[in-house]
Amino acid sequence: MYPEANKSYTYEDCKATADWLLAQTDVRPTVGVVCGSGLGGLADMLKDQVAFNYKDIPDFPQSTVHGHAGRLVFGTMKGRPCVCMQGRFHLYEGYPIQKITLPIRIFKLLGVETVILTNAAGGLNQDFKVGDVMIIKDHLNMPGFAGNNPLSGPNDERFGVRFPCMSDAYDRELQQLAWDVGHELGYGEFLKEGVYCVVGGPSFETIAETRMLHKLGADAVGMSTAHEVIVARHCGMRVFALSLITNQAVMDYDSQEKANHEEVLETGKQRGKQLERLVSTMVTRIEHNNNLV
Ligand SMILES: O=P(O)(O)O[C@@H]1C[C@H](O)[C@@H](CO)O1
Ligand code: HPA
Repeated sequence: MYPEANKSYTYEDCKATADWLLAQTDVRPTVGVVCGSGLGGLADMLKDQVAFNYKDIPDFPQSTVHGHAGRLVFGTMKGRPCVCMQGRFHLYEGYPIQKITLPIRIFKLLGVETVILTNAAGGLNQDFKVGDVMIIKDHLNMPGFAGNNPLSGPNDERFGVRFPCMSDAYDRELQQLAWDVGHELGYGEFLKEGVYCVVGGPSFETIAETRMLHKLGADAVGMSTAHEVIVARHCGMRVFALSLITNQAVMDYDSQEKANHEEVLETGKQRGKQLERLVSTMVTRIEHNNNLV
């Protein structure tokens, strides 16, 4: 399908990259963050940064999308050691799904226990507004239904089991923590929860497609995150994920709205600071070994 589709990234390949990174920083991250489109400001919050451009990291893909800086940043967030992907990879960039999710396995081998993912998404739920932040409670994996799952291919038990459970993919305690922190920060009005649906992109959805996804039970649609979540859960990390509703997915033939990446980035700019505060406050309450304080 893609030029590198047959290349597998073995445990040893991932370990070599993780060891290469660990040799160059004293930070031993227990929390890993993946920043969505236009949401890379979270990485800038890290103190005592050690940053790597993706192009300098062995075996790492390159960011090709505007709004994804392409840096892996180590540092501390209010004292907690973290690693942050300032820019993620998407299927539509032409990478095989195993390469898109490679950094998640590297997180695991760096010592990460909890993964926090953010993304930009189109709102399908008619109660959602642009600028809402959706706590993801579950996902629909459209490429997965078509056989494009990041765990396809040989399974290495050192990462996880052949048939991992996904009914508990999104950690319920972390969802509750987000509600608690969100309310403390006064974000109750724009905090929502729902089901995220991943599609392949890069074309935005047709009206018939958005209607179908809505009927299937999706509250928001995007082009990432679910693949990373599957890989993180496979190797036993705890997962929390948020969608910023950057646009309303068009569901009406009379609508003049047209989805576009500029609007996605603009909404990220407007809500970015609050999203950063929400995530960074959550991070201060996640203790080593996955406990909450
Ligand atoms: O990386 P995320 O999922 O935040 O990026 C979304 C999906 C597309 O890459 C892009 C569309 O504007 O934003
Ligand atoms: O409307 C959308 N559809 C798919 N992906 C997206 N990412 C941001 N907005 C959207």
